[in-house]
Amino acid sequence: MTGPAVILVGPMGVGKTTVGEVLAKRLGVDCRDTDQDIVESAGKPISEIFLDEGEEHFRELERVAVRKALSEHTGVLALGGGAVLAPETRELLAGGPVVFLEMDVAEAVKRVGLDAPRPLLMMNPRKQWRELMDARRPLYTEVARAVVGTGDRTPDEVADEIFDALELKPS
Ligand SMILES: Nc1ncnc2c1ncn2[C@@H]1O[C@H](COP(=O)(O)OP(=O)(O)O)[C@@H](O)[C@H]1O
Ligand SMILES: O=C(O)C1=C[C@@H](OP(=O)(O)O)[C@@H](O)[C@H](O)C1
Ligand SMILES: [Mg+2]
Repeated sequence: MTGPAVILVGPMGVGKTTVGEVLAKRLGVDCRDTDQDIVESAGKPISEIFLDEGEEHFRELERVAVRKALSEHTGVLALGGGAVLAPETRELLAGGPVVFLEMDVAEAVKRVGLDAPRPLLMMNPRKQWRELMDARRPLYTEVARAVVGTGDRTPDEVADEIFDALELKPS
């Protein structure tokens, strides 16, 4: 089993999905996103899964989707921001080519405000984002081989940093 070439973790809106696509194109591989896998198998958007079945149910779908993607995908893998909450996922990620993408709260609110709804940031996004980051930063750090800041970088520039940090070669 070879596993993914790059695995992206980090908070909502940091650019995992966007940068994942850029990296995959440069590496000549596919990009897979576990949120997308969950949406496809559940047949509805993540916001509806949260509303209809609750966060705990979503986390179980996510744990299974991440395990499956890690075992069968060899390209770039973007995880959802909360995937690292599962101890099993952190164990599977340990030692892998995992990059923690970082940014500050002002940038986060700007980015997710422009995008698909994130159910965890519906009310008071600044406060919720800070609380999530306080709880999750140690988990992202625990699994990461490299940490890359995204605040003042375009997705292409973030991809450049990841190439350097993991010593990747373009296809
Ligand atoms: N480096 C960047 N600079 C500015 N905007 C970005 C950057 N990376 C992503 N975005 C934008 O931020 C939003 C969230 O990006 P996304 O890739 O969905 O993040 P994630 O998958 O980490 O939640 C999108 O609107 C995307 O176009
Ligand atoms: O951080 C989280 O708990 C979540 C992040 C989202 O993915 P992105 O990080 O790709 O936005 C998505 O999985 C869901 O809304 C929950
Ligand atoms: Mg995403």
